[in-house]
Amino acid sequence: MAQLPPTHFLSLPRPDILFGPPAGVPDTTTLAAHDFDVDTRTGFMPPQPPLRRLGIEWEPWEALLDDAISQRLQLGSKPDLPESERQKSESWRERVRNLPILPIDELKNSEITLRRAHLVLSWIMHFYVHSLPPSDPVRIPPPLTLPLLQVSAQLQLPPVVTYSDDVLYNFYLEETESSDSDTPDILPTESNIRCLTTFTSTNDEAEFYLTSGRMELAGVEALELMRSTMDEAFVGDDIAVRRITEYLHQMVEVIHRLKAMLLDVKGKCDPHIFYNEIRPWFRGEDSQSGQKWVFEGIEQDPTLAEPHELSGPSAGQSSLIHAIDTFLGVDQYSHHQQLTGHHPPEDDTLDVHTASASSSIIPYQKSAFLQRMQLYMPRHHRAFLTHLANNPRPLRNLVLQAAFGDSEDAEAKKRGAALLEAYNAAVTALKEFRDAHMIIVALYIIGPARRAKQVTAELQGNKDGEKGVVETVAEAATAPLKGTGGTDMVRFLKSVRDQTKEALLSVIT
Ligand code: HEM
Repeated sequence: MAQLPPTHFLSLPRPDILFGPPAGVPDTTTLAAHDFDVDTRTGFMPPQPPLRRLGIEWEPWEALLDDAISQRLQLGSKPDLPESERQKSESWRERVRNLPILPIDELKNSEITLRRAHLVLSWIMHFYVHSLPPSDPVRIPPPLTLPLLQVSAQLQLPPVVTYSDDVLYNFYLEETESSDSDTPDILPTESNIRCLTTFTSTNDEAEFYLTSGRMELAGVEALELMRSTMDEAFVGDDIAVRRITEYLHQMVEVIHRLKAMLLDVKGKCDPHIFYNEIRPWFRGEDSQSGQKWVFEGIEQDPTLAEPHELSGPSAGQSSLIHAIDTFLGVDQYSHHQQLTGHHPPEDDTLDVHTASASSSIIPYQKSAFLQRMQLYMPRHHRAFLTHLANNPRPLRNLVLQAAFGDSEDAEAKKRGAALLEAYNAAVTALKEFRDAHMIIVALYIIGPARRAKQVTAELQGNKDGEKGVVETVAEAATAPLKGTGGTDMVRFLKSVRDQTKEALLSVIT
């Protein structure tokens, strides 16, 4: 039987967080970081808090970001924005245009500094783009274009704010708040993480990011269960089937907990503040009414390529949810090529099973949205997901084999049926997570968007009589709401949820 090499992350022993390793045994709990930057104690979140400030050479970037935040730059699209606010943001943008073009060579020595540089530069770019009056062309000036594209190329990330910038690498620990000393022993936990950078300086925004951060930390348990399951799958005997059944029941609990944490955002982030004040800062090129983002000065560095991936940050970039999908084999459904997030107007039904490469849908498509979102994840996490997807003993096959194999042994059949039931319970839990997510989306986007349309319609109606109302409502009905990832949101999320359900296996009768 093929064995994993001893340094493989799946072969690592369970972390001994409380007691540490026994005397004489090397601590292997962070070895996984070498390959995939997935820590056995903190998952996709780094075990140490991210760098809070770049070195003095890059202080002009840090100072500009500080000023954008402390001056509370306003969205250029905000109705009735006072002239004083327009001038304030224009003078900040002028400072961005007048920055020297700072070299990034020294940043390349460290992944940690590159991450901070990506956060700072991409955050400045979003401030720059979204503080512009909406009718202005989007032209990102060379002092921002060049380092942002260079840093992004190093990290193999798109040059926009990503989930890693606003969640994974955007926290500090409460304990270190008033202290300059390093506290390497303190790990991030659900209760001690605090948010570093926000667009709006609101607690609502901080809590929006922290909700995902806490879920990432809670997800460590899911990663552990995946590892234990895969260990057992190597053994593949009767005991292994029983243990995997138990792990899957535990996985159900973890997914339920993630769902509860997701729903908890309701008490912490106000939907109207989210929709009107926070979310517009996230918009990427593809959720911004067809306006192209021009990266000026790109020709000054021949190694740089015109960026095409410019979707705004979305928790669709969370490696944790992708990992759960992949582990359960749900990704064959939820990541299906048909689920691009964009739908041609004439395509009213989605049947991923009958759609073919010659389908009329194809010309409208890019790749699957969730597949594309992997390009926005830190590259090590992307590699982790590829690794998980290439597991030679996929769980779903194992379930099928145990439940529908040709064994005549009554006990084996019983074990197979129990495994199948546990597997279906885990898939159902994931589907319920997506149901809950749709409730959140209805509350945070669909409701406030309707309200905004209504207000516009009322204003329009006041000016033009009833015609304005009718026109606006008609427009609302035809223009699908866009996610920050640029998807036709409602339809996309519903399809992903429905496809998750498709992964259920029929029960043995
Ligand atoms: C106020 C809270 C949230 C809102 C308004 C929201 C909104 C959205 C929207 C509109 C999308 C569609 C993709 C796009 O175009 O961006 C999406 C996708 C997604 N979101 Fe959220 N989201 C929220 C919180 C979260 C959290 C905390 C998580 C978990 C980490 C999460 C996980 C996902 C996932 C995994 C997807 C991809 C679709 C799927 O796999 O079902 N979301 N979200």
